[in-house]
Amino acid sequence: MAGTVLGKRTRDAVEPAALPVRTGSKRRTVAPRAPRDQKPAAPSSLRRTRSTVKKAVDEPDQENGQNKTVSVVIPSKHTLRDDQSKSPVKINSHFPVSKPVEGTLESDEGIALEAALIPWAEEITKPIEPEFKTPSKSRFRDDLPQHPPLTPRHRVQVGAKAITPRTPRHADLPPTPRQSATPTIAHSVYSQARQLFARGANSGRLVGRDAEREKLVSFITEGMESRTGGCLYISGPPGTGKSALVHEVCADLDLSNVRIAHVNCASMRISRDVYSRLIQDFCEDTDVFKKSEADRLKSMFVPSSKKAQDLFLVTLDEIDHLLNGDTGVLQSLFEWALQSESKLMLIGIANALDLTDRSLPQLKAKNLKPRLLPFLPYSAVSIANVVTSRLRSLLPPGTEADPKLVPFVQPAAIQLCSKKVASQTGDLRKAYELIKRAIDVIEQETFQKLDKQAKESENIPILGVNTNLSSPAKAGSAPKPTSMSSYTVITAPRASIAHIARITSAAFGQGTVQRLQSLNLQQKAAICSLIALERKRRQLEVPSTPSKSRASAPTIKQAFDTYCTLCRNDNILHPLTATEFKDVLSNLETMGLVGEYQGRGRGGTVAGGTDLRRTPSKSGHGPSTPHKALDEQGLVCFVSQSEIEGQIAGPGEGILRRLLRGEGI
Ligand SMILES: Nc1ncnc2c1ncn2[C@@H]1O[C@H](COP(=O)(O)OP(=O)(O)OP(=O)(O)O)[C@@H](O)[C@H]1O
Repeated sequence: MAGTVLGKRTRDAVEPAALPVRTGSKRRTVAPRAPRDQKPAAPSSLRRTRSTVKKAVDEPDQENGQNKTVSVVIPSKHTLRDDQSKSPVKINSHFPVSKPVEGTLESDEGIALEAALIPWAEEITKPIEPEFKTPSKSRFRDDLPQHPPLTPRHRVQVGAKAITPRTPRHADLPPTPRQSATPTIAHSVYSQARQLFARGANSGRLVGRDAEREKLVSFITEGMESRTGGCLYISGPPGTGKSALVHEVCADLDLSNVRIAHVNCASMRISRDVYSRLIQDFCEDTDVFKKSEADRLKSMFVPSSKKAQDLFLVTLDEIDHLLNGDTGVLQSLFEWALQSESKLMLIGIANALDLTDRSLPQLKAKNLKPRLLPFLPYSAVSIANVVTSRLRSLLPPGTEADPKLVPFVQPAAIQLCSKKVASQTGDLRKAYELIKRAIDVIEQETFQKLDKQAKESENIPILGVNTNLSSPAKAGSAPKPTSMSSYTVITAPRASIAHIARITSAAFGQGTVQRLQSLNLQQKAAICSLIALERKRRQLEVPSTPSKSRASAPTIKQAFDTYCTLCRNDNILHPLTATEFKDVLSNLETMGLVGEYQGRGRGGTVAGGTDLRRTPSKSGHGPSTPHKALDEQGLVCFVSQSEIEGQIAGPGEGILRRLLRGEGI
């Protein structure tokens, strides 16, 4: 070390020609500590670490361009303790010396001097015993028992390995065995269906919204034909397809002679960022600094010269975000678009129907009226159509002909999901989320079923196998799938209404108990009579044929008759008419408390989506007796007796308990 006095380095002593040499640290570059008159060979007592040796070998000769061995001792921050002993910096920092010491510590003598002053140093600088010449362990560890532990200033590197592993710790561990119940879920037949409903998934073509599409197309084409601007304000609740339709229409039309910018205002920090964004999209860089942003945009969108030919289409999504700050930006853009000589076709999108009236009153004052295009929330039927068409898009070619074929989710389950969503928000994203969850659940269940089957087949005793062999397998019966890969889009088990009922009740934060609490007396009465009827039917069943019980679920007519009989018993409750009763059932169905029973068949036994409100003409169950078809539909109650018993306290409790007892049916 050229100049180290009590731990302070005198930088002027460093060889001026010497270039800075990188130490082992990435963080700093230090000048080599080689003394001016350092001899080429390092004293034998100084032990080099791997890093110092490397420096000594690799250092190029700056003068003649040849490599030469430069004896520069550069203690790395990761060098071991005997190297540290050479530098009093470290020692002094740990063991302060009260007396100033003159002289340098650049030689062995210097070290000896310091060693005399600091007893620790002597020990540290002792030549290493021959048996320790090639220590198998790091010297730092060897020092520990002899000296009080010193808190290292830097991370101490043991051996050549970094303390913090650069690769993940588990990289070299054996792979964690997957739980047998959920093996390789990521690559099952359900993956593609799940992806269809994932957030941000490519939506494909929009289903429906024909009237809105027409209006949007005519707004744009009229503007293109007349080469004049205009303003269209699209409103509607979230997830009703506003943004998706605008993007789809813009992609469909030939807008090659229109300059387009799509701006999502939610991503703008302040309102004026919209100006910057439009300038960035429409202006040449050379125009910068000539005018204010607003002036530049105005001169483009409302040009004074009639020769200006450029036509602009700007879509501003989520414009309500611009109302938090400077509303002048939105006001100006709407005004520019509504000028008679405007070249700006502006499409604003937000949720509130009256945003322009409420938040931009100056427009009204100036008699400037944007065109309005409201998007109503999706009805249950529209939601079901979208979901069904998405699922059917997965059908293999040749199988689409059957309109009733819907993979992965039963049509009745789609109906229930759609009704739930339509009754809450009408947000299609919510419906997607629920369907995606249902697909997850049925996939999980299928895996578990396969797993159970596999375990059972492993445990079949040999005798049992022989017994089975004695009865030949039914001719034509398809072999049971033994793994997920044996399922196809067509054969994969589908989510049922029971799955959707469970998922929706969890998603909408209402369990059965909460939903029962919110029912009125007649709704509870309908449930009580239905439970009583089901109980009665079970009691009358022949125990040996349990499968028939499901096949013979009570019909809507039977449920109504029972309800009337029970209500008329001692006139405990005035019964509803048949139509009113069906309305009650329809509401209960929307809440997931009752559902349609569709008979035994593929994919499950309990279904839903009775469409009880359907008018006879729309029922589509045969032209002659539509009423009869509806009345004969099977009905299933998803509420257990104990659940309803817990929720019938309060007004009408006595009536409901008597209905539930089912006396006289
Ligand atoms: N008719 C439809 N057919 C198919 N997919 C649709 C339809 N309507 C909406 N979607 C899909 O629903 C999702 C939400 O649509 P979009 O973003 O357009 O809703 P939005 O009304 O703009 O909602 P927000 O007001 O929250 O922005 C998108 O994935 C979109 O593809």
